[in-house]
Order: sequence, then C-alpha cells, then structure tokens
Amino acid sequence: MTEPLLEARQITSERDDRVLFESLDLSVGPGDLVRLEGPNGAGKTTLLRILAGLFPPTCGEVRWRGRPISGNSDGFFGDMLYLGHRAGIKSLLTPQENLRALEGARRGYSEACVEGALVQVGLAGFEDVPCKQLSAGQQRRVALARLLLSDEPLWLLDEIFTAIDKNGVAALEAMLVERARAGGMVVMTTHHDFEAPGMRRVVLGQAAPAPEPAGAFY
Ligand SMILES: Nc1ncnc2c1ncn2[C@@H]1O[C@H](COP(=O)(O)OP(=O)(O)OP(=O)(O)O)[C@@H](O)[C@H]1O
Repeated sequence: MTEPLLEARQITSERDDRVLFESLDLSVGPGDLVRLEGPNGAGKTTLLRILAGLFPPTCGEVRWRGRPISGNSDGFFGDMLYLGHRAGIKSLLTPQENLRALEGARRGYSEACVEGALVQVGLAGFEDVPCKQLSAGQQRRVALARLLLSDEPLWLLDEIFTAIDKNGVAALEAMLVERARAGGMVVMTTHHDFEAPGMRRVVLGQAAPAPEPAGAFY
C-alpha cells in the first residue's frame, strides 16, 4: 500500500453498552478499495460514519493527511464524499435541482456537467421530474450521479448497491474499480457480493456470537 492518507487508530465503538468493535486500526491510501463486512448490526455503518467524522468513536482517533479530522474539518470534508444509507436527496426537488444543490453550489459545475452525469446514470428524460415520483432505484441513481461529479479523493459509501438493477450494479462496480485504479480511495459497506482484484476486507462482528434460538432466521 502507498502512504496512507486516512488512518483510524485504535478505534472502539460502544452503542447501548455493547462493544461493536475495539481497538480497530485501518489505513487507507491512494488506490485502496476497502470493503467493510459483517452481519446486520455488526457496526459497518457506525464505522463508516466514524471515518466520515459524522459520529464520534468511544475511543481512538481518525486522521486525514496526518491530522485528526476533528480539528481539520475544512480540509477533510473538502476531500471526502460520504453517501449514506438514505440517498440524501430531497424528494421535492428534481434530479437536476438535487445535484445542483448538492454538488453544483459547492463545486460550480455547469448545467451540461450535471445533465451529463444524470444521463450517464440512466436518468435521461427524468431530469425534471420531482424525485418523489421516481422509483427507489432511480432515486438511488440520483445519489450515484454525485460520484460521477466527484473529485474528492476519498469516497465513503454505505450500501450503494441497494435497489440498483443488474446493469446498474455492473456499471457501479466498474466505476469503483476504476476510481481506485486512478488513485482514489474507496471504503464501502455492501451486502452485495462484490469482488474486485486487490480489494481489502475488514470484517466486523466476529466476537463470540449469542446462541441462536431454534428456527432463527440467520
Ligand atoms: N441511532 C442509533 N442509536 C442507538 N444505537 C444504534 C443507532 N444506530 C445503530 N445503532 C446500533 O448500533 C449497532 C450497529 O449498527 P450499524 O448500523 O452500524 O450496523 P451495520 O453493520 O451497518 O448493520 P446493517 O448490515 O444492518 O446495515 C446496532 O446494534 C444498532 O442497534
């Protein structure tokens, strides 16, 4: 691995008196594609939100370019794109308006750029439709168009394959691999069976499991 830019040092997270993970170290550098794995409730989203500076760890520290993210929020948030479970889009706005609000204002993208991204994610003809009238997968695609516009080096992505159809999944997988190949950094959670050469795995929830009741849905 190249020099790490994102470093989680000795991260512990406890929620409701339950230790999700303890003294976890993670280093991510240019070209890294990292998948957080584990069963429901293992703490993948929690870890991703800690890495994004959106949730505090119980102990430990996250550093970006050698500085704690807590005291470096301007630099860090400018370098990082977080896509959470929820698409993060406003249902009353159209795809175009959402993208302009989310990315355009911050980065000054042209109309053509925004439109091109929407076409690329398969939303041609839906640019002006309020998002509440789009399907779950189409709404998700609005959020994914942000990736196409993103020049942030670090992507933190939570369950981005949810509700995406087979062709969309293949395109998205290729985008993530290409992003890493081009020197970006991707840390993601997914229950989708995504494999890529060189992808690193961080498995959570491997503490001793509670006994399974008979007939349980596991
Ligand atoms: N807002 C919250 N308040 C209190 N506890 C929470 C909250 N969100 C999650 N938790 C708890 O933290 C634990 C880990 O949740 P988390 O969402 O990180 O798991 P996950 O591995 O991402 O699960 P999944 O695969 O279901 O998305 C769970 O036991 C959950 O109950």
